[in-house]
Amino acid sequence: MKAVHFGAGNIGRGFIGALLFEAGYETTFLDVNDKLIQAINDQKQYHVALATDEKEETLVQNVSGINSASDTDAAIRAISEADLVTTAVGPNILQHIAKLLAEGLRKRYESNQQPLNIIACENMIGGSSALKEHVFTYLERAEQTVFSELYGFPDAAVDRIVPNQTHEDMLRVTVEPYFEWVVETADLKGGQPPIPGIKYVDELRPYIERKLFTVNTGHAAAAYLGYLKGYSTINEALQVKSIRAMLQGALKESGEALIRTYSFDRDEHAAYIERIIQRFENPHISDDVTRVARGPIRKLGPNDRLIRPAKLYTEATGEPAGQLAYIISAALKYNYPNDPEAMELQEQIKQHGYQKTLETIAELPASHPLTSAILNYLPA
Ligand SMILES: NC(=O)C1=CN([C@@H]2O[C@H](COP(=O)(O)OP(=O)(O)OC[C@H]3O[C@@H](n4cnc5c(N)ncnc54)[C@H](O)[C@@H]3O)[C@@H](O)[C@H]2O)C=CC1
Ligand SMILES: O=P(O)(O)OC[C@H]1O[C@](O)(CO)[C@@H](O)[C@@H]1O
Repeated sequence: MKAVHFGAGNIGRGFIGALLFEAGYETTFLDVNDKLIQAINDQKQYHVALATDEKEETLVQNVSGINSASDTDAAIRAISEADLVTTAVGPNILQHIAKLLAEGLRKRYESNQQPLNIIACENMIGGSSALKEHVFTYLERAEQTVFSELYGFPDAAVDRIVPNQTHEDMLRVTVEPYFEWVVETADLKGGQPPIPGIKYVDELRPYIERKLFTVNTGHAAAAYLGYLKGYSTINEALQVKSIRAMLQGALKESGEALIRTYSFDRDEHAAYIERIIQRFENPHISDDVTRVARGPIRKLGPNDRLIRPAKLYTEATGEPAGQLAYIISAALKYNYPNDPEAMELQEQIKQHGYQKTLETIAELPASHPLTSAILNYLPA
């Protein structure tokens, strides 16, 4: 079985690539980082180590790479011959891989009419659906009709903390032992890809929202609050009582929103939150606050980890989500100079002020009770 995976980064190698190998796939990584692709083709294997006392390792084999920026023909051929396509490139990059993917599907259709699934493994709601929309902008109407029948874009949720890697061997990845890869069955074509690590579900929404609004909300809270107080890593930030209390308060609010929306069991959800905070505290992982905080404009989007749970809470309880509002105000202050989105955010705030910026990037109108709760924590 052949898989093509876009994005040979932390999640690509450390999570999806490892699970594809264990399931028996031969994986071709497509990436625009030439050094990474060369290393994959030189070594033809890499190690994934678990962040545990025992540091258990898996040797991932049957891998190769293609520079999808410079060798588009080879990339298109690989897609045309694949049994599965996956991505872990970042939500904002999906639009940039769409043209190549469309050309790969077109070439594939010329030579065989076998079904194919394309699974976006990104931190976003509806990642594969969004990728499908981008891909379809490059197709003729008739192609869209046929490809809709043949090619599935099942949405997915992925959960595994993979921090920035600092090994001498650029392919080696250290990952937390926990992982969850959930795929919605509705848009699968030609049966379920035989990957033991995947959990197939009829309805993804509760899974992805529970994950995004607990793991990612909590992590973002530690990152933005930690950055504001001058800490470099998530572990350092979590040792500060006030940050920890704020994070727990934020997860209580997002938890309330989730429980009311999806009828989750209250005690089970409390235990889920505790397990996640323990994952953040893994002593074998050093995770930079700037990695977890990266892309603040995306993270302040209307459906992302801060604004959506805060809105859901406010609408469900009639009270503004005070803890989340404080974390949103910290995110609005995020000014890490090496993060282009942080710089763009600060520029928008400088030009238009906090309220207008919130209206633009978070789609929060001035009249929403959450808006005034956030603005209360910010300079006028
Ligand atoms: N690192 C983590 O713990 C987790 C990350 N995710 C999600 O996985 C996705 C990837 O994250 P990471 O692996 O951490 O990022 P990363 O930065 O380590 O990897 C992204 C890779 O995509 C490549 N890339 C960029 N543009 C490309 C293009 N046009 N074509 C092909 N490849 C391209 C980059 O060169 C890089 O190797 C993101 O959506 C993230 O939210 C989800 C769960 C956990
Ligand atoms: O990958 P993103 O969406 O930029 O956000 C970083 C977050 O994603 C993770 O990498 C994995 O869920 C978390 O460690 C962190 O909360």
